[in-house]
Order: sequence, then structure tokens, then C-alpha cells
Amino acid sequence: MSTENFIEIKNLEKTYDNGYQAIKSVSFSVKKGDLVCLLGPSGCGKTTTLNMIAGLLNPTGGDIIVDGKSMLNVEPKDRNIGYVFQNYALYPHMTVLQNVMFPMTVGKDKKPKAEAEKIARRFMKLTHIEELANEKPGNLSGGQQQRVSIARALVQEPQILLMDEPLSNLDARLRLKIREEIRALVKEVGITTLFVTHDQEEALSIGDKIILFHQGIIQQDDEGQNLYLEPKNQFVANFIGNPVIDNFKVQVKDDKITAPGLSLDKADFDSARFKKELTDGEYTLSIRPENITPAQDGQIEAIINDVELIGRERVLKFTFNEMAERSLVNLEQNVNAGGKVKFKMNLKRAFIFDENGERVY
Ligand SMILES: Nc1ncnc2c1ncn2[C@@H]1O[C@H](COP(=O)(O)OP(=O)(O)OP(=O)(O)O)[C@@H](O)[C@H]1O
Repeated sequence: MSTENFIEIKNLEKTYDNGYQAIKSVSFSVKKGDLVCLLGPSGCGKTTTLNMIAGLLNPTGGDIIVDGKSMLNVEPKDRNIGYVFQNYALYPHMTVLQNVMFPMTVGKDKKPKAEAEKIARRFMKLTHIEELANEKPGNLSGGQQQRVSIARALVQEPQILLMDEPLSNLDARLRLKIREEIRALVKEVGITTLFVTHDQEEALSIGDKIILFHQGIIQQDDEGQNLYLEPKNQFVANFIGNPVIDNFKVQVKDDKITAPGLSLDKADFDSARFKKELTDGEYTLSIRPENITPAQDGQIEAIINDVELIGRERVLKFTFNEMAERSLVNLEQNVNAGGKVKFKMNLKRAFIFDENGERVY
């Protein structure tokens, strides 16, 4: 068995009956035991991909290979996959224990009651819901209900765990707690997991790697830090990062990079980071807010419109050539709104995208 490519998705496609092509030739692989996040905005095709892997939807092209074997002709119930849904999908009339035991009490691999209960209790312990055994789901908080559905998905010791936005019904603080628990749990159990989310911070915090989708196409399949530090295109640069990246519309002519109030030279950039030749034309210069900060020798000048405190940092908001931009500074750096400030761009950490959103630098 290959542990490198435990799950292999090959040229997967899905066109719905109404002709809408939700997935356009998607290929990726997942290592055994990894927790991989499928990330992207609403409607980009994350759930469609997950449902095809689970066998709830038939692909219109491509293949899904698990442990060297194509799943296309394998019934969903025989794929050995656990699925955790956003809305928990618990049986309201059953207790927590009965819900968790349920998958082991039906089907051809039915287990004797005592054994099923023993296994259920083991997973309830791992998910911290032992003391809720006799409660009905209606009496539980959202976080507790999600723990029950995770325990229920794990009792049959599936080879893959699929989770579709499992935290989206929880409040912000609980999301943070449960996502840590999920990561710890899937690592302890050692189960290969695909986790769907539209929340980039959630994906960055729990994924061994992230597959970022947009309009049914993979934009980047990489470790989280690479999506942040080395985005493949403008979409990735814009989607990843909070506060969002600053974009400056610039013109390139004879190695001069200019905009009203901004004049740079190609020589100011790190020559080793150019991926393509910088030919004359229109481009976007993109810089993460922490890489554009107040300094006497700044390349641009702007009036600060607003200052927002986020934890131990401040976001200085300003407008430059009618584009909203942000500078991220330490809490100690107290800058007031209304003041005119020079900002220095760290061009060694900047990106340049062409008109098609392709990365040039
Ligand atoms: N049964 C269907 N028939 C036609 N189009 C569909 C069907 N189901 C989904 N779609 C469309 O396919 C696209 C992808 O949907 P999908 O649910 O996979 O997106 P998603 O990335 O999971 O988004 P969300 O986070 O909003 O659930 C969407 O544009 C959606 O409207």
C-alpha cells in the first residue's frame, strides 16, 4: 500500500443534471493519516467533491482511488467512510449512547450489543461525552452534539473520515476549542481525514495541507504557510490572510513600476523571485499588511482613515488611488486616524500578478 497516495483523486469532474459543471477536472492526493482541508468560498465545489468521495454523488468523469482501489463501483456503505455533517444529523429519539452505537447495530457487520457498547464508550471517552450517555440530543449544546456525531462516525473505524463544515453552527470560541479537539482526535486515532471549510483561519490552523478551490478548480494544493507566503495566483493571495492583502494597480514600462504617487524600479525587487519576465503592461502589486508599515523613507504617502485594534495588533486603514489598503502594526505603535503617514513596502515580500491573476513575482 502506498501511504503517500492513500486517497488519489484523478481528473474528477461533476456536471449536474441541469448542465452546471461544479467540478472541472480536479486531481489531488492525500497521505495516510493526514488531515487535509478542502477550502474555498461558498459554491466552489467542496461539498460536491466530498459527496463524490463518499459515494453519495456519481462523478461524470475521473476516478477516486482509495488504497490503490477505484471506488467508482463500490456502494457508499462499502466504502468504509465516516461522514460528519454540519447539522450533526443525530437521531433525536435516541440517547447519546444509542446514537453512537447505532452504526454497529445495523447492517451485515452488526456487533453484539455488549461489544458495541464497549466500543461506543471508548469513542465517547475520546470525544469527552462519556457523562452524556443517557441524554437525548435535544438537551445538548451544539458542541456536544457535534462530538456525538464525530464519535458515531468513528465507531466503525472507517479508513477515511469526511467532515463537511462541522463547526459552522458553533459560536466563535467553541469553534476554536472543538477544532483543536478534532485535530488531536484524528491524530490520536490516526484516521485519514478530509475537512471542508470556507474559513481560511480554520484551515490554516488544523490542516496538514490545504486544497483551495475556486469555481470547481483547484487553485493551490499546498501546506498552509505556502498559501500565505507563496500564493500561486491572485485568487489565493486575496483569499488567504486576515487582514486581507493590499492590492495596488500599477503600470510597468521599461522596468519602471508606477502608479499615481508611486514610483518603483524593477531593481528594487529581488531578481531571484521573478517567475516570468516583467513585460510592459498593467499589473497588480500585492503586499500583505504586515509588509507595508509606517516609515520615514516610505515609497507612498496616505492619510489614515481609521485605526482598528485586533488583539495585540492595530490595522491602519488608508485609501491609495481609490483602493482600500491596510497596514498592520504592533499595539505599541499608536497612530491616530486623520494623520498623513509615509508607508514603506517591503518589496522582497511583495507579489506581482498579471491581468489574468497569474503570478509574475
Ligand atoms: N443538485 C445540484 N444541481 C445543480 N447544481 C448544483 C447541485 N448541487 C450543487 N450545485 C451547484 O454546484 C456548485 C458547487 O456546490 P457545492 O455545494 O459543492 O459548493 P460548496 O463549495 O460546498 O459550497 P457551500 O460552502 O456553500 O456548501 C454550486 O454552484 C451549487 O449551486
